[in-house]
Amino acid sequence: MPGLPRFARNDKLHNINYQLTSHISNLTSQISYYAIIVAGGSGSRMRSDVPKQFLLLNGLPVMMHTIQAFAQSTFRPKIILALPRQFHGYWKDLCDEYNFDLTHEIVAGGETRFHSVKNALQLITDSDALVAIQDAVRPLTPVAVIDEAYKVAAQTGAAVAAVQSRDSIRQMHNGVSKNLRRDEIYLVQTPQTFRYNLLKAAYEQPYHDGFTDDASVVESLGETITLIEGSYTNLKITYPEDIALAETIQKKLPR
Ligand SMILES: Nc1ccn([C@@H]2O[C@H](COP(=O)(O)OP(=O)(O)OP(=O)(O)O)[C@@H](O)[C@H]2O)c(=O)n1
Ligand SMILES: C[C@](O)(CO)[C@H](O)COP(=O)(O)O
Repeated sequence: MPGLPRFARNDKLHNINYQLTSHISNLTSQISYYAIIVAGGSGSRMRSDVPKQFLLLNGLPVMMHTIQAFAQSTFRPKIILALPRQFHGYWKDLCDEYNFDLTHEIVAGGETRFHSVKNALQLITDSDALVAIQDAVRPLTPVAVIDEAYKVAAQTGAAVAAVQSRDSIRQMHNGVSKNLRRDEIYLVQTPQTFRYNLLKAAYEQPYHDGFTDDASVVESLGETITLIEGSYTNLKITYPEDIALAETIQKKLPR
């Protein structure tokens, strides 16, 4: 901008910058952000006295870590917890015991993970929402992955955290094993984040046992899933040894 005095140039730039910032914030303020934390499972593989989402991880119940991660997201999502009805009182007592006061709503868990998600979706009525679905038993999800999933889902409709296999992969068929290209194999994690309308339509489908996660439900509508980079430390607590592993990782790697 030759000819303009220095301050005028800066004022003009400042003005453009201000207009852009308010435009972006108007756009983002129309979107509401949700996180559905699924905690409806019984943890049969863990074989613990209470479901694994309540076990202590470095002194705090597993799913409190999970909720804390979402509370730290830039997008400040509203949190909905799907929890078996018989554990609602137990959870409330834990919240009192650990002074856990992060705001969240609770719905009943369902017979399968699919049904737990479906119950939680009933609390969302805002068609412009972006909804992340998270296993309660992934307490180490980095906040950066949560944020990236919301950003990519806003652009593509469906963003799912995954990591490439670090091991060689073989597929067994009729007793014969065959090498697969590991650079084409991804291990899927949560968060799995979607535009609400897409997710809602997907969860209207009748359940079948091929629905192992939210991506498989949405994909069966014919939608494309965008993978985002997850984290090798984003463990799912499934077997007894996973608690010790997660405790060690958490001590070594701050979020
Ligand atoms: N009816 C169910 C079953 C599972 N989940 C949740 O889905 C996540 C991933 O499931 P998984 O690790 O399989 O948990 P469980 O079903 O509890 O474990 P298991 O399969 O060993 O019984 C967990 O946070 C779990 O609580 C859920 O919300 N509702
Ligand atoms: C959703 C999930 O965590 C993605 O890896 C996984 O599919 C849950 O599977 P599970 O058999 O219920 O543990």
